[in-house]
Amino acid sequence: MNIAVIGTGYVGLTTALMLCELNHQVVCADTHTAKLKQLKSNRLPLHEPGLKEVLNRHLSRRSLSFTSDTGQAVRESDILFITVGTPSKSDGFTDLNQIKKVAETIGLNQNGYKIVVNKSTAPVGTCQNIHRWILKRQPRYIPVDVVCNPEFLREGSALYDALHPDRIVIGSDNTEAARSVRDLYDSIPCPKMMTGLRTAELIKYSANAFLAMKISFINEIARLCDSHGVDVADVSTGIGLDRRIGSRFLKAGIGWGGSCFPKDLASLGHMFEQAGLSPRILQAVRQVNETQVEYYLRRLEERLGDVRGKTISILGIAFKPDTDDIREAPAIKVIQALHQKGAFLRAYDPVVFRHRNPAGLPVTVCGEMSEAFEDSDCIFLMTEWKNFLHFDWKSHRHRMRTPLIIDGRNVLDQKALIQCGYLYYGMGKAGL
Ligand SMILES: NC(=O)c1ccc[n+]([C@@H]2O[C@H](COP(=O)([O-])OP(=O)(O)OC[C@H]3O[C@@H](n4cnc5c(N)ncnc54)[C@H](O)[C@@H]3O)[C@@H](O)[C@H]2O)c1
Ligand SMILES: O=c1ccn([C@@H]2O[C@H](COP(=O)(O)OP(=O)(O)O[C@H]3O[C@H](CO)[C@@H](O)[C@H](O)[C@H]3O)[C@@H](O)[C@H]2O)c(=O)[nH]1
Repeated sequence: MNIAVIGTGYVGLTTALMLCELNHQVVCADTHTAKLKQLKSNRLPLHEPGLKEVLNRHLSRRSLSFTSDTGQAVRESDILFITVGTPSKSDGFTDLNQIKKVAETIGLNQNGYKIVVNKSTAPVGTCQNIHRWILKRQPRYIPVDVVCNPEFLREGSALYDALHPDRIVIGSDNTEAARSVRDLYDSIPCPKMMTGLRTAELIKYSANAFLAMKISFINEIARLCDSHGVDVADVSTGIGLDRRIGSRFLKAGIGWGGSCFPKDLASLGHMFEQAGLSPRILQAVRQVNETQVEYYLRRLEERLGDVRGKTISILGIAFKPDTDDIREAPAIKVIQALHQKGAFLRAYDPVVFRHRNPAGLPVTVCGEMSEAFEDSDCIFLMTEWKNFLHFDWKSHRHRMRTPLIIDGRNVLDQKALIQCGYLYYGMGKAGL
């Protein structure tokens, strides 16, 4: 079976490499020629640990190739994976233009039966639309089946997640097509759930909403911990040990961001509205997250007073460690709010600032983490990069004007920092 993966973003690239690791032959198609040029010369257009070595291996074995000719990739392949973007519009509606364009290209170039596997996260009913869009562009009728195979990988551990998933969901109205897709994953030992197209589509959104709900839940509990001098990490441990609850996604902090949760929860909310339903839990989950930054800024101002003219250093811009992705990163909201209040901002991130100041943020970029301390009134940690945890905080305290640390991820050693003279705030951390 020849396989084409259309789109070479996080999901496309990871899907292609995962399929190569499972001994399939893959061609990747994208319209972004600069990205393709980088990939062909074994350079990654994104920061993702471990991906480069695998890319190199499959390029030299010729099990993987890249093309800008999506039509040719369609004609020469039997199974076509769609992995293009599905961004949110301002009203929460999902922009399906990229998917529609790909479907039309498939229809125009179809020269025999194909199985089209949609991996992009898209609202319920999209796979049926993909089928319609393909048929509409076919010069003459040729059968095609559409399968929904949602992706559950996390950035930062993308390939590991793709090769070691908790489950694989395969939605289809055609058993044969679904079986062919399941066969591709034969050597991955995990439950494979075969279901309908619409069910598979809704599973993806429900999974993301549930994970975001766990985080917003613990963040709301953390506010109560702040009022009662209780450590939220202990509460997380105490509830997480109940296997019905589980300990993961219960880390309190500045809130969830990234390329998926914000847009997928907006899209799910929109689906509720279209169905004439009120998504009460979802609204609360989003509302808690949207007020997290304000909550932290109030705690900062309680300690520092008016921030106008003060120097605040942001540590970490990426929405989580091990990625250079800044889509919907909480750090950006913090920077914008503090900039509006008249603070001077510095920022350090070990990866995001390597080549540029993304999105032209109103910050002075620090080349080294230690530069963030010089005459600073506050260090605000936004991303739990490992090198922040192993940094020699003690030696740099004296360089700060006000030795205040706001730990937006509750990861620093509160006791040790206070012992060496810092003022420390972490959300829902019991005072010492
Ligand atoms: N990023 C993640 O961690 C993640 C995880 C699970 C699911 N998803 C979902 O997967 C989808 C892709 O996410 P992503 O982060 O990889 O997106 P992305 O925006 O990083 O990449 C999409 C790629 O598709 C390409 N593209 C757009 N139109 C094209 C066309 N007509 N033909 C060929 N290529 C085209 C773009 O140039 C880009 O390289 C989204 O629906 C997202 O919600 C993402
Ligand atoms: O206990 C936690 C766990 C995560 N986060 C934050 O939540 C956001 C999302 O983190 P994570 O889920 O690890 O990253 P993503 O790469 O966005 O992955 C999510 O979104 C993907 C795209 O749909 C899905 O495929 C994944 O299963 C889903 O975990 C980040 O800002 C994290 O800092 C917390 O605040 N506390």
